[in-house]
Amino acid sequence: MAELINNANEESLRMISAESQSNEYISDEELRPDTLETFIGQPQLKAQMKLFLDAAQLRGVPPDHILLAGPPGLGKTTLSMIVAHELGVPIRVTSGPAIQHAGDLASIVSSLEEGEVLFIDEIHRLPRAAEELLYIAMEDFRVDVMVGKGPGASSIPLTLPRFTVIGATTREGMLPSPLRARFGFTAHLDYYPHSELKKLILRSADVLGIAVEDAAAHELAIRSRGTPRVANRLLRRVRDWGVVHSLGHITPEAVFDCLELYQIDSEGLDRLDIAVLTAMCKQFAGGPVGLNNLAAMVGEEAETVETVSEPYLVREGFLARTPRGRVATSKAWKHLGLVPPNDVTSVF
Ligand SMILES: Nc1ncnc2c1ncn2[C@@H]1O[C@H](COP(=O)(O)OP(=O)(O)OP(=O)(O)O)[C@@H](O)[C@H]1O
Repeated sequence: MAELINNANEESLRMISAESQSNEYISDEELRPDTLETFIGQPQLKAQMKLFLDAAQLRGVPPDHILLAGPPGLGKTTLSMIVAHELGVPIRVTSGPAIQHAGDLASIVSSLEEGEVLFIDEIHRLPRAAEELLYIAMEDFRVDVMVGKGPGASSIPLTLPRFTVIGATTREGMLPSPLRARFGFTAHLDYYPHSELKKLILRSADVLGIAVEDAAAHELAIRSRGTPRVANRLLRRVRDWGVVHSLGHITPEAVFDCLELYQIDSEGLDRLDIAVLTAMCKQFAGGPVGLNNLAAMVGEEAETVETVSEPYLVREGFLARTPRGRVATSKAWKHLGLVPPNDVTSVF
């Protein structure tokens, strides 16, 4: 019997160490699902997207432009790749910050093929002149190419093939309304429930060749901040833990120990979240406090606090946004092991 168990242990040990070594170079790209069917969660959005793509295919035309809005890491890039894959067309990828001049965008759109998907990540960060060029390109499938310089310069209209822009943004409110109006379909990605993150973790574990206990996948899911990218990152870290500790498979205990080392707590809050809550409660007596003051206190960019930390803290009820600024809730005080002032308990 003992021999049998030993053999079984050796077998599973080989499975995690050898397979994880052979799969060492599986990148995040390879973890992306490439069809709507294998894209986990977001059922409403998937149903809308399916209808939208099926209709375009039945009509035999490229679909309208698509805007994907939502916090980082929820699958906007993945979805845009899926759209191109489902349509069987190539995809060109760029981003708002990568385009410095309108000319950069002009040369991209003028080299697109009929039906091609142009994915523009962080579209809210396009320079103004590029935005204006994009309105025309999206609506009239035309760019005006400037020839010559100074008073003798003239513009020659260049007709473009029909293509589909997919814009992704974490800050939909920053998009000028004329640009927003050019998108025929806007999809909002939501944080994922634990049950879906668990499925995602088990799927990624399969691709990476890691044996993960069901209960361990659940523990990882509840610490993943509702975000697939975080779930995949935590999975890779517990894989390291498994390899270093020669584990045959990932157990809940391995998840607890590994994530404690990485300072990720039982609610999935990381170092930055805890720094934000601590600053709010200790330095600002619970608030209200403005974003810039808060960011300066934790030594981060205001945008990072606003787009990475804050949405999750608000959603989980640790922080509230009021017209006077951010306020720590009684849940935040309790989570830090502090006693909330009376007025916080009564309001939140
Ligand atoms: N619904 C999903 N099912 C399975 N895997 C997913 C899903 N959504 C995202 N992922 C995985 O999570 C990772 C992050 O997703 P992605 O890069 O698409 O996010 P994003 O919203 O574009 O983020 P950002 O705004 O930061 O660019 C990807 O590696 C992908 O494998």
